[in-house]
Amino acid sequence: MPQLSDDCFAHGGGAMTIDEALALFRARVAPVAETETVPLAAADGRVLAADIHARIPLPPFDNSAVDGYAVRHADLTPGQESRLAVADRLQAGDAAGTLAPGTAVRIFTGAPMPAGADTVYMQEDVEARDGIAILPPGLARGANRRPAGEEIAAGAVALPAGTRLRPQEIALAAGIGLDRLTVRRRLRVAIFSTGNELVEPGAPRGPAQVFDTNRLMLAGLLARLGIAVSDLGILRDEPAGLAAALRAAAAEHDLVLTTGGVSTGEADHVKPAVEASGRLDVWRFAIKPGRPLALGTVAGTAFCGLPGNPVAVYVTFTHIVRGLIAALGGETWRRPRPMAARAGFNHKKRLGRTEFVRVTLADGPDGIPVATRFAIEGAAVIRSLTETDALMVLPDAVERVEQGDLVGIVPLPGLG
Ligand SMILES: Nc1nc2c(c(=O)[nH]1)N[C@H]1C(S)=C(S)[C@@H](COP(=O)(O)OP(=O)(O)OC[C@H]3O[C@@H](n4cnc5c(N)ncnc54)[C@H](O)[C@@H]3O)O[C@H]1N2
Ligand code: MOO
Repeated sequence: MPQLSDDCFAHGGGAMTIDEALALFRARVAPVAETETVPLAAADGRVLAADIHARIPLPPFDNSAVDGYAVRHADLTPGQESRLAVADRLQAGDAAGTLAPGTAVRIFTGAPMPAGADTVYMQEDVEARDGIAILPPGLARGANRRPAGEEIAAGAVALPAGTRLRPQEIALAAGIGLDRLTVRRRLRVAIFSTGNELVEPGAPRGPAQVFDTNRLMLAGLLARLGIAVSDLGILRDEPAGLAAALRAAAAEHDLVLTTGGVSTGEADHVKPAVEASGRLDVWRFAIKPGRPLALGTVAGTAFCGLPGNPVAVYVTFTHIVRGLIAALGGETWRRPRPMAARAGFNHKKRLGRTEFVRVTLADGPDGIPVATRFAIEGAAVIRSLTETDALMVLPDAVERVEQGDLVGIVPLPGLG
């Protein structure tokens, strides 16, 4: 378990930006030290513990990129058609052989280039008659040849430490012949909800109660990151019980995540419960939704209290807590970069605050998508996440958005 210092999340006070928070995580939070070696087939989603160097070049040998005819470019007649006898035939998997001067070799995609050949004609461009290949002029030397090491040289870093492995990284590791990878151990995260108003979905609900939505959302977001999640249920606003539950969770996990009870409400007991075994700093972000976030330590384990409103949970998790998880997991992670869209509406906002407006995307006339705002704006409205495609990110310096303006959007699927 990484032991964090008590003042790990201390900061100078005042409103924080997301980038400041992420920089603080990177600077102060040490990753879990334990690693394990897993078969390639089980490495999807895991975080590489060390740089992977290519043991062989990729591709391992010069080969043809097309089905066609391999030639030596110097044998061609410049500016004119060339006629070369077809002396050999090479399929993928065949030994390379040698190109006799003044001849061509029938070759197929992935077959090794015969020694002496440097260029391949696509068969569609060649007329083959009576064992002679009739080759048009104008093909550049080296065309349709994949040189050894073109993709990666032997010894070079194929995958850097900190990479969260996706299917394409697994493919690259396989391509250089690895059958296992050393990854950081899975993070263990405990989650619970706080609030007397919450009941489990499906349970009998009192007149002033709501079903707990946030815990399942968090569990799903965490599971998508390959994290082992412990669901500790709903904890009531009751100080002694909360403190004991937090301590027990801290002993077994790398991060304890809660939702609800971090703002100024009088029944918010999370703060004293954390402080019974550690320290809590409430960070206020100039963002909407998702203003308050509590960060702290419980017996040296990271604690993070998210706000109660479901959309605030989603935004703070995907943009801020995600960075903390990356730091704990030893992962190199970059905040989602907005892509271009056009605003399909007029909008006025407060200066000095970043807003995440939930939007639906439609095809625009110029190829740039047009973003329409979801009708109900509040941070409690879960439908603003189920019926939209993206978050429009309106930065601090923006005061108003006019219909047709270029704006940044982050697609929801990229956020988990
Ligand atoms: N006077 C102020 N009032 C509020 C402020 C403020 O700064 N001053 N901040 C507002 C903001 S922003 C938010 S967000 C909420 C955050 O409050 P808490 O983090 O203390 O959360 P709660 O009060 O416990 O809950 C807020 C809201 O969310 C519902 N909730 C909570 N947990 C869940 C759950 N697991 N599943 C579904 N819904 C949940 C809860 O019932 C409340 O409706 O405070 C504003 N007020
Ligand atoms: O965190 Mo609160 O949901 O900004 O509204």
